[in-house]
Amino acid sequence: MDVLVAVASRHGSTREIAEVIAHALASDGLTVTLAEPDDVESLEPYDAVVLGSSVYVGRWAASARSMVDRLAGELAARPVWLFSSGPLGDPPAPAGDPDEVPSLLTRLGARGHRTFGGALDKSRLALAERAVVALLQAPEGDFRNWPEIIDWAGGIAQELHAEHHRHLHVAG
Ligand SMILES: Cc1cc2nc3c(=O)[nH]c(=O)nc-3n(C[C@H](O)[C@H](O)[C@H](O)COP(=O)(O)O)c2cc1C
Repeated sequence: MDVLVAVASRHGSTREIAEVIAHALASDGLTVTLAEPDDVESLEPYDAVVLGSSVYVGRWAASARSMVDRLAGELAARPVWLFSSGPLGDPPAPAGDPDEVPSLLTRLGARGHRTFGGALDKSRLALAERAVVALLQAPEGDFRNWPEIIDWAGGIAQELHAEHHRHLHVAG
């Protein structure tokens, strides 16, 4: 089964989450392609999609949102899982999912959505971003929980394999 993992990441930390998800899916026997949303023209080659974005000021990246707009029909016709990354600190803040998540879940009939902790390295930020971070008093550090991420990916692989076997059984 072919799975697309598409990820929008501004400073690379969400991209690393997608890489770990892709690696976990591949080690569970799935064929995985990792791509940026802007580079995805069609979902024709894929049986399932994992789409993720970092969250800035409460919103998903424009590239991830526009992939949803562009490919909504194709996404709705496949198993889709969504993830977001952003909350910083312990306990993670802000709490809760980005605003657009409920409507994305409904629109795409997505199987689920998970928000993972993010990472912040102030030295990599643009000036305007530093101002926002100072205003929000966002803590610096890496709050990504790798076991949680690998576990989530494992659940996706399990679900896809189970469905695949059911289909084979019905077809046979
Ligand atoms: C200017 C700025 C605004 C942010 N706003 C949010 C936010 O609204 N919600 C959130 O969960 N995280 C927010 N974050 C944290 C980022 O989402 C987090 O650092 C994430 O890991 C960045 O992912 P990336 O490296 O893939 O770009 C913000 C970070 C910056 C620098």
